[in-house]
Amino acid sequence: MSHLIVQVVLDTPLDFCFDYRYPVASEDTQLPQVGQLIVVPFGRRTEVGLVVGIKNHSEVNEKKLKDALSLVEGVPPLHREWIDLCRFAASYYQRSLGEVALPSIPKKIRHLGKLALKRALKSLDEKNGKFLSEREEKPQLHQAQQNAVSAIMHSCGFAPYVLYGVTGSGKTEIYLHSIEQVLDRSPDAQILVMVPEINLTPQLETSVCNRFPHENIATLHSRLTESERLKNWLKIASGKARIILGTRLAVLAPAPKLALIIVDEEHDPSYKQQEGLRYSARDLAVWRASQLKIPVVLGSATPSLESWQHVLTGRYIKLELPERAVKDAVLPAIKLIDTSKQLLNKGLSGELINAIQRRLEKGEQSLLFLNRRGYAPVITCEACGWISSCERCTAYMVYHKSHRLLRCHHCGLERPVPRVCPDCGNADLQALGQGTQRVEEGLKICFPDARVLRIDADSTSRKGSLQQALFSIHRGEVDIIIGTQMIAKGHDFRNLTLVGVLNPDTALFSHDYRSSERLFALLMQVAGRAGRSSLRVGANPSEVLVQTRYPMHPLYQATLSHRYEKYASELLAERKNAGLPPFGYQVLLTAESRKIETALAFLRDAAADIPCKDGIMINEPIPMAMMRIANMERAQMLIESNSRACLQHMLREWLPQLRSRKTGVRWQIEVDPLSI
Ligand SMILES: Nc1ncnc2c1ncn2[C@@H]1O[C@H](COP(=O)(O)OP(=O)(O)OP(=O)(O)O)[C@@H](O)[C@H]1O
Ligand SMILES: [Zn+2]
Repeated sequence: MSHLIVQVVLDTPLDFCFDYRYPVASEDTQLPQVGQLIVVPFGRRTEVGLVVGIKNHSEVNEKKLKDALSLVEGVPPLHREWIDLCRFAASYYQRSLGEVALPSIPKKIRHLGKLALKRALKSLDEKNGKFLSEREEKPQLHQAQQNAVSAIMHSCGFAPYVLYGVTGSGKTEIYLHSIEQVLDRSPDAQILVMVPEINLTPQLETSVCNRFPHENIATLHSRLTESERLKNWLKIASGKARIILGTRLAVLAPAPKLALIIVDEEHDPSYKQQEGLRYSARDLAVWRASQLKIPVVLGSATPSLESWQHVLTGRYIKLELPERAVKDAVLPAIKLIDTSKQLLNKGLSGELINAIQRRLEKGEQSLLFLNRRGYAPVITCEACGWISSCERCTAYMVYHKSHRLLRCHHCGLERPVPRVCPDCGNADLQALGQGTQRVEEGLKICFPDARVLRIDADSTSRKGSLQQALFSIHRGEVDIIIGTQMIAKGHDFRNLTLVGVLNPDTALFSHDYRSSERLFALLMQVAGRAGRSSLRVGANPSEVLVQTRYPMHPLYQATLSHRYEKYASELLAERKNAGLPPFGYQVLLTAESRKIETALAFLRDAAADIPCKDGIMINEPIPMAMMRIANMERAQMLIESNSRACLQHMLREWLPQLRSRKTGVRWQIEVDPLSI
């Protein structure tokens, strides 16, 4: 009996492939192929690995070589480009290939759920066939939309587009038309469409399913059940799914025939994975498009400064939609309400209350945006100054009135609300500030006849509940919506003419240099929920009221005129002066330990190890802004360079040393960190 050697990567941090013997018993033995999944013994377990190479001889001592057990049947070999994508992501984000490739494969396959696999394989041809809502007319594209679609369709090879369209300008329609044309043009082409948040997938799914009822469509996001994930992933890997919709993790979908990639709301921070492999799905999408020589469309009303800078230098092509798509729909007027000079009633200014009242009279909807869930951010004792801090984090515990609980939103710790002050026994504890639950309560008192709906992580924790809530808004069963950023982005509410923004000021004073870019984008997004249909006779003109204590702040002044471009150039000028991204490149090393001194000392030692310091700036290690979470104290060290290659080179030399350090400190490296 002869044998081959298969080179297999496994889900371990060890960055090499393992050689296994693959017995070839007879001529009929099925030979392994690169990209196939294979079952191998690893230590005392059996594991599923990915075959990345096949050869005749191994350098490993013959006696140490083990036999591979079997190929995973039914899963098509994953194609080389996909392996190269994983390889690139691994090398760029400093992980092993196995740590990138294997976790992206459904658990049911990796755990050898044979029955599940068999069942899933049977339904690969399943077409969408379901209509998720009333079918809508396909609108006639406006000139600007036509130009955009035509540019995308006429591109040749790799073509990165920034679809810069104000909110409500009909970007979705451009996606749908481009998808349609690509599908018509090539009988086996696949298209990947990504959205930043899971709660936006159903909306896009509805549009896509309605438009393409006879296509094979697969979604990929983290809330699928394992069986759904298995089925959808197989549909994608086998090339049967023509349209792939998903959140950031869909960028690693092993689609063999990708012909177009669309990244909606490309500026959104949710495209950055914040744990494990800390990748930017937007950046990987662009890399993938360039690898496959296909177009990629990055859509946004407020493109990220990274993408915008590429537009300015001509590396990316700008496709512009300057106006709203629906006839007579205009961007809402934005007004700043100075709350430093007035008393608020349940967190609401008189002007906002009047504006809501006018909406109620006309049967229109209002949306209030407050990015703090819970009842109140903190409770205090006015007698002695006690404050509800989390005992395990550098954070306050948030008051959740309905459960009579204090809850830490960082570590999850819960405590009953004390009846009296734990320090001085005073019985008069005060809830300070506003959370969504408290505003909801206030709204019900101010407008007893109105139908108020709160949407935040607490109100939508049950599967399907967010969907229900959104449907009831669309059906007009809600008058006033109060919600967190969950509700701020992407939704197309037709009867909404007022948006109120409550206390967005905290971001103005953040130590994170990206916070103004983020706040500006969020304000534009949430403002963009108002006035998306044509103005009806006698209806209120759409408006946005922002309650702030700092109305003169340049950021708010820029939002007044919806002037993204001007504000973007100001921010870019600042970034350039300071050598910050997109003009410089960064890597963040974070460390955590029971004691902050240990974490800081680890970072200092790590800094001393950095082998090649040319062109590299190493900042002093500092405690993180939120220093303690769940009793672990955290510190960070930022490393900068104006050359990406320089940083990458340094990391390759440095990380093996760092990994070999024996310390009790947990550490993480993050390339292109988004929040600092
Ligand atoms: N050519 C068109 N004619 C008429 N209506 C259109 C046209 N294109 C799009 N619309 C409608 O315009 C509305 C806004 O479109 P869409 O939701 O795609 O905007 P968007 O650019 O994605 O906005 P946002 O950035 O806020 O998500 C939708 O109700 C859509 O049906
Ligand atoms: Zn905590």
